Amino acid sequence: MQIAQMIAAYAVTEVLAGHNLTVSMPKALSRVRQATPQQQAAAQDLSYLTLRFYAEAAAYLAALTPKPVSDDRIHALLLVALAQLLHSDADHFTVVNQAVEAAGATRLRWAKGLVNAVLRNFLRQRAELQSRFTAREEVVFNYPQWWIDLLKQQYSEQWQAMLVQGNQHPPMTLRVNVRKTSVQAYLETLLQAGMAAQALGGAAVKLEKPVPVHQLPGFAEGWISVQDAGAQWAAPLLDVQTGMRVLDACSAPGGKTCHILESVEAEVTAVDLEPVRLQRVADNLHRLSLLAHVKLGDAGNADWYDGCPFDRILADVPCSASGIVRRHVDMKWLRRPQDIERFATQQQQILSNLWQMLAKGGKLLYVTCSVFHQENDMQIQHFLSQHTDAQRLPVLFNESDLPCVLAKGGQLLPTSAHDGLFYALLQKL
Ligand SMILES: C[S@@+](CC[C@H](N)C(=O)[O-])C[C@H]1O[C@@H](n2cnc3c(N)ncnc32)[C@H](O)[C@@H]1O
Repeated sequence: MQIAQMIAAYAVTEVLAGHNLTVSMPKALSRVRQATPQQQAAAQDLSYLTLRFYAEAAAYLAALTPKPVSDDRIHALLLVALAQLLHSDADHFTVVNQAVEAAGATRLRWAKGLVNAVLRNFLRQRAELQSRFTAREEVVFNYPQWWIDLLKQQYSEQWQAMLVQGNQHPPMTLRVNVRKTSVQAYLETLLQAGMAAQALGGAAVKLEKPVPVHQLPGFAEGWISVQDAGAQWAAPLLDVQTGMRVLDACSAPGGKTCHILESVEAEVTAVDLEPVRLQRVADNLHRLSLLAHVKLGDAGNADWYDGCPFDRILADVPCSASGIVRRHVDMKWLRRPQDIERFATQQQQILSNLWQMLAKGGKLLYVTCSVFHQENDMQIQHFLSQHTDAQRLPVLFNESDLPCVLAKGGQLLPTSAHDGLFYALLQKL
């Protein structure tokens, strides 16, 4: 565990310096080559734990140190150990001893003593310190204050539940490829493999415990894909009919492209701006034995477009990811309030550009994994005010088919069964 703490401290240091965890985690893992797969997995868990409860760990650390810890790695190591002491069931003295050993490995002579003193003081003073933080929402909820304030303003009834949900472990949900097997048959396969799971409706199956994908029976053969149940609404809402020309404009890694093609025979073009991510679309299509045109392109301009209108367009636009923060715990600390406006501007450009490519009578489904109104309902209201040839159709979630928790106007709230997503369906008049 000492090795896991060290790796997690590297990753947390990188995130606190402004880098994504998706980039920082592999970098941190590569720095400690002797780590076993178990230690690597533990390091990943510790990094998530620390970033999930960062504000709380940071508040205790500030209270326990008269001046900021000068070395970034020791600072991060203390955050990791405090997060463990606060939110894991690991033995307290083992956590402290391992953190002291990890500090020793840095060869900073003062570090072992400091780590030992801070963590032992925490164990002694925890209750007294905790009473100082009860009025600090940032510490209680573990989000930046601007994020809490925005949710309070936009969801006066649900904001607390949404914040709490964002600090839970995300569910691992599969989409059964109904071209290759059925939900019932796959549930039986899982049962035989000793993996408890539950059908959520539609093609969605939620695992009781997450597992690495390569352990899932039939993954390589394309029987299933990993996809949140909320995201599995996109394909049915888009209402693709046999033979239609469909554009998935922000498609990588291809979850929704593949779901559409598993459901209906259609001519799908999958576009994305990122070459490396686009390769994942091609890989997923191959694994699932599906065919689509895969194109590198910017959904915000038309230089890749052949001029032939699409019957259906899926615009799963880049966004703040505020609805999936439990999967991307670093986002809480990396995002800034001004990012929301920046995303809204980018989304507006993508939406207006794609609208030119939609056939008359065609439908465009706008999707985000955000819960902030600026990227969602306000975005669509603005679009409708600028485009008189657009009408908004109701998004009909048939909850007896695939259950979901809805706020008004196409907003799915994050729950234990699905992520927070927004859907708006537009038709061209
Ligand atoms: C929310 S993800 C899409 C997820 C995907 N639809 C799925 O279900 O697997 C957003 C994607 O938009 C891509 N993207 C960002 N800006 C873009 C742009 N201007 N044009 C096209 N793709 C873009 C990103 O690379 C990213 O892959």
